[in-house]
Amino acid sequence: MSGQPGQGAATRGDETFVSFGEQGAQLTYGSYLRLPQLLDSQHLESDPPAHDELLFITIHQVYELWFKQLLHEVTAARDALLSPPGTGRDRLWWAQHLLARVHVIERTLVQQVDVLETMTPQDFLEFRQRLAPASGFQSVQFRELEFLSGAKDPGYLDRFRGLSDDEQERLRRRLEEPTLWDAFVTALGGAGFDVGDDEQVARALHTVAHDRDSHAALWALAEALLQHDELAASWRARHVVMVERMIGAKSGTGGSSGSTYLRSRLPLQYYPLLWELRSQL
Ligand code: HEM
Ligand SMILES: N[C@@H](CC(=O)c1ccccc1NC=O)C(=O)O
Repeated sequence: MSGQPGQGAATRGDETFVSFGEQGAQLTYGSYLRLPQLLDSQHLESDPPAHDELLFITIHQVYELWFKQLLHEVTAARDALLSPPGTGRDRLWWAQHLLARVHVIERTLVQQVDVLETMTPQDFLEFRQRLAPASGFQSVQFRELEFLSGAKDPGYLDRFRGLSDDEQERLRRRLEEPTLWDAFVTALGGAGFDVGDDEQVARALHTVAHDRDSHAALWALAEALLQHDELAASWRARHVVMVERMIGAKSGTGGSSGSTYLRSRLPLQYYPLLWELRSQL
């Protein structure tokens, strides 16, 4: 019996290998995951190489991969909520299911800051000056996530410098398309509530909150949105404390005041009506 891929069971020593699929294409772990490209994408700016710059690049690349996944999930959750009642199966359940995944990823993003904090400020300063004018401020996917979640701010389009045409187009599209909040309000409307203005939406939320038996799926969704909002706030808070630990009150490589700018972003709420509801219960 041969141990070649695609040729059934083979025995080597004590172990049995069962091969399946991909007889001709010879898919491998590395080719499937595009590892040659992925693992050749860490290029240091420092010369001679600063030891911690690899960690710095790796962390950011991992963040961007998760941002991509989050955009995939939040977009799908929004689209499920936008589809008219009766068209898709379990629309509200599916949206809630995806948002539960979003929460787990977001917790991972907050916890990941711990890894970067194993870098000391002195070791960061070895390569920091090489990074300007680049900064996390230029993360297009981060801003797409904010816009898609509900916090649209066209001002960011002008404040970004050095965006490619493709990146500008992505942001502009996110400004035009419905947000996760718009989709949630549509779902409220689909359940028979008047949602013409914020006052009506607030009243609908109040009704849902006080009759959870009748509106279980909508209440669960409202809670999932609030959780998403809270986790985004946790990331901002965690990030700014890390920044103060690394660079104190220095201004940022992106040209902002640094931690003062970041602290000004802390009060941001995606879903103020869901927070105000708490005061009305
Ligand atoms: C040594 C670690 C870090 C430091 C010192 C730092 C510092 C800063 C500073 C000072 C800003 C304000 C913009 C500027 O003027 O530069 C900023 C913004 C930002 N950083 Fe970081 N950062 C660090 C790590 C990270 C990591 C790991 C991420 C993950 C992607 C990240 C994402 C962002 C984002 C998205 C913004 C824009 C925030 C907003 O506009 O609300 N940063 N960072
Ligand atoms: N803005 C940071 C530098 C920094 O952290 C950074 C630089 C380039 C690409 C991403 C970064 N991460 C977050 O801002 C600083 O001022 O030290």
